[in-house]
Amino acid sequence: MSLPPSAAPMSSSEFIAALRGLSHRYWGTHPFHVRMHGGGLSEYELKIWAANRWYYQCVLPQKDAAIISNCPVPEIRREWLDRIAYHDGAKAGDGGIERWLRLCTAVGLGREEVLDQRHVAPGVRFAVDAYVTFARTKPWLEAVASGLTEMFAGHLMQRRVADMLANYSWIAREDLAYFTDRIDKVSGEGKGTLDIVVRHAVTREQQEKAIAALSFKTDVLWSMLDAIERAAAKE
Ligand SMILES: O=C(O)c1cc(C(=O)O)c2c(n1)C(=O)C(=O)c1cc(C(=O)O)[nH]c1-2
Repeated sequence: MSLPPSAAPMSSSEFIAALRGLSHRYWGTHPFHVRMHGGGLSEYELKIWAANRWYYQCVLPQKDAAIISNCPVPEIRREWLDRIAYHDGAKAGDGGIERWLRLCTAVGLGREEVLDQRHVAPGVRFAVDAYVTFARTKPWLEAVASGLTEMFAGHLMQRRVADMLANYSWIAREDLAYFTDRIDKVSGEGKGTLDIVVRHAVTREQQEKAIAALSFKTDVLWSMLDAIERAAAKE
């Protein structure tokens, strides 16, 4: 949408409502997630899901490092660093990435077949790489805004833990440590990101670009699940 340069900015509450209004595009309502939460996935489908999401988990620190490298504002860089440390951990064998591997093992994958990415579907690679390229090439504020899907993630993760425990007998609570550890963190990050975006997107054009960035990210996540669903249907 192209706006006249003089278009008035939205009020903060209008802007936030426009961002939150994209929740219907979020992957919580994707048929694959609906089936996962309802207990309808086979063991094989769960494996393919976990092995493919591994690729997303792996690149998140690179995406966040790209945001930092493009951002001239010290307090944003300082705040953002924590995300990289969270996923990578303070030392090897620590961190979010390791907790994701634990979930992979619980669904029956060997470490090796996750690490060598043999199950990663082309469409997942394409979508996830597009997210990293977005962060590398767009202004930092748009890249930050694209992470606002985290606003929607806390509730979904909370439901996921309950639904997976109820529906997949071979998965124990400890196996879901990635999610149980992440629920509060992701909700906090979502609030922090929204605060940054509202403070820094002050013109109408910046606001529209932030909305478009979040919309792009919902497409990334949706496309990932489309590709996972197709890859998992092959067996
Ligand atoms: O399990 C989920 O449904 C889910 C969704 C999202 C998201 O909405 O992007 C993230 C995460 N998990 C997550 O664990 C995570 O660390 C994360 C980082 C980001 C991001 O864009 O920087 N999204 C998400």
